Amino acid sequence: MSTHYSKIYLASGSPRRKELLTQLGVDYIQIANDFDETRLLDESPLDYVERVALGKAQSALKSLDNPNQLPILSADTTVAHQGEPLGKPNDLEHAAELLLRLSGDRHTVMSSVVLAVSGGFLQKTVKTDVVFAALKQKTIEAYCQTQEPLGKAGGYAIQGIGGSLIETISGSYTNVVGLPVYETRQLLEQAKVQFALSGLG
Ligand SMILES: Cc1cn([C@H]2C[C@H](O)[C@@H](COP(=O)(O)OP(=O)(O)OP(=O)(O)O)O2)c(=O)[nH]c1=O
Repeated sequence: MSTHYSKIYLASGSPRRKELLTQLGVDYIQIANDFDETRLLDESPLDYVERVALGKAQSALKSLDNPNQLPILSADTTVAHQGEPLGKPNDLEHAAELLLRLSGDRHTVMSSVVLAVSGGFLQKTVKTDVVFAALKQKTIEAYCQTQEPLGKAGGYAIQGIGGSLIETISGSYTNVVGLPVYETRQLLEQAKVQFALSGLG
């Protein structure tokens, strides 16, 4: 399969997404997206994560002078607990509330990835089940003191010290970190974007 695009626009400020894309061998130009993800509608976590991921791509598209030059990749990650989407904590107090809620229970991490290409949108959404250990209040406080919960959906980072709070996961690990690399690879192939393993089927 011939590749049409040697690079993409990445409409994300997430350091994890940048790292994972670099690991895939994708050449990208980072651009801003100013989509307001704090606005909640009456919707399921799945509808939320898909709407926000698409909104980020649309907002990035609008900001470009020559929008269809390169594909645009955007993503959103949310934690779904008892049918409710939990986003990033506003502060450490909020993070402690989220962690107390997740403690000793199962939740689902959903990441939705969008690739805007030649006037259309390709989208894939992935779910990973995560079981949290029962956490003592002291552990939650000490974890919050590390500042790691800030900027992370659900208030934890599986790739950091937060990984030690997790008993099991079922599904994609990179999906929890913010970019499911298997499904992202499929989208890149579909959009004919060049990366380390592109064109090999
Ligand atoms: C659950 C979990 C989330 N996260 C992160 C991934 C995402 O960056 C973040 C969820 O916020 P997002 O709104 O998905 O992304 P973002 O605001 O960081 O970046 P952008 O919108 O510019 O793309 O939580 C981890 O790093 N580790 C984890 O274990």
